Amino acid sequence: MSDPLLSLSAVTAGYGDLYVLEDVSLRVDEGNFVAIVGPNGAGKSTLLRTIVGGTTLHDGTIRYGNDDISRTPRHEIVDAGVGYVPQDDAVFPDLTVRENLRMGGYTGDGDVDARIGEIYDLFPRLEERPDQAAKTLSGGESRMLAIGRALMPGPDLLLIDEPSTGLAPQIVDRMFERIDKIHTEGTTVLLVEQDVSAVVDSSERVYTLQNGEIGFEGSVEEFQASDDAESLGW
Ligand SMILES: Nc1ncnc2c1ncn2[C@@H]1O[C@H](COP(=O)(O)OP(=O)(O)OP(=O)(O)O)[C@@H](O)[C@H]1O
Repeated sequence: MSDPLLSLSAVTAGYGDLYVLEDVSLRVDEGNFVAIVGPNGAGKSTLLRTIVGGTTLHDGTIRYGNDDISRTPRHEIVDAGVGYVPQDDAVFPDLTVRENLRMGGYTGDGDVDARIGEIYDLFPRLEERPDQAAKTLSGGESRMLAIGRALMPGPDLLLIDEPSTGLAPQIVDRMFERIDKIHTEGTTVLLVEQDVSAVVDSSERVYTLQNGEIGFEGSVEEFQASDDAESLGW
């Protein structure tokens, strides 16, 4: 088996003295679409935050490509090609759509305007409102902008925290169509989701996380046939 693009080995992490993740190991191969599913409070957001250096890492190793990034500051992880879309979107509320995208492009190579054009192709709703302040966008538009911002530097790996949060079912479907497109065009995707039904069409590999520990690990087909799928309401 070739080396994974991202791997976590026996990671135990949390917030100060609070332990949330226990002995978590997983791998994401280049070009894969991997979903981590689990109920509220399972530690899904903590897992993505841990990858980008936003928690207390008590034990274990995180590798990206050939590098150990366990103690690497977030901006260096982003520069190395990891895009991160947090659950609360983290857009600049007083900046416009276009300004937010520009800010996201500061680390990227190449023509920022051309890159913004590519984001607009992906999310035409953003193209219709380039001068609108981010704080006035709908929940779905704000989510599109957050994903667009993370895509601006042209990441190799995109981490997305619960794309379905706060969105109506139809919008969730469209959001996943877009994420599928991002994946098909060459970006490796790792996302965490509570809504199991949202991820099964898109993902190639599934992990379940419960109480901070990995339960199931396997292909989507294996997941659908498993008891874990049933317990998560699939
Ligand atoms: N900044 C923080 N400081 C202390 N504890 C935190 C912090 N963020 C999360 N936690 C705790 O860590 C645990 C896991 O939370 P996390 O947000 O990672 O779960 P989740 O699976 O993403 O849940 P949800 O689906 O509700 O977003 C919870 O008990 C939560 O209260």
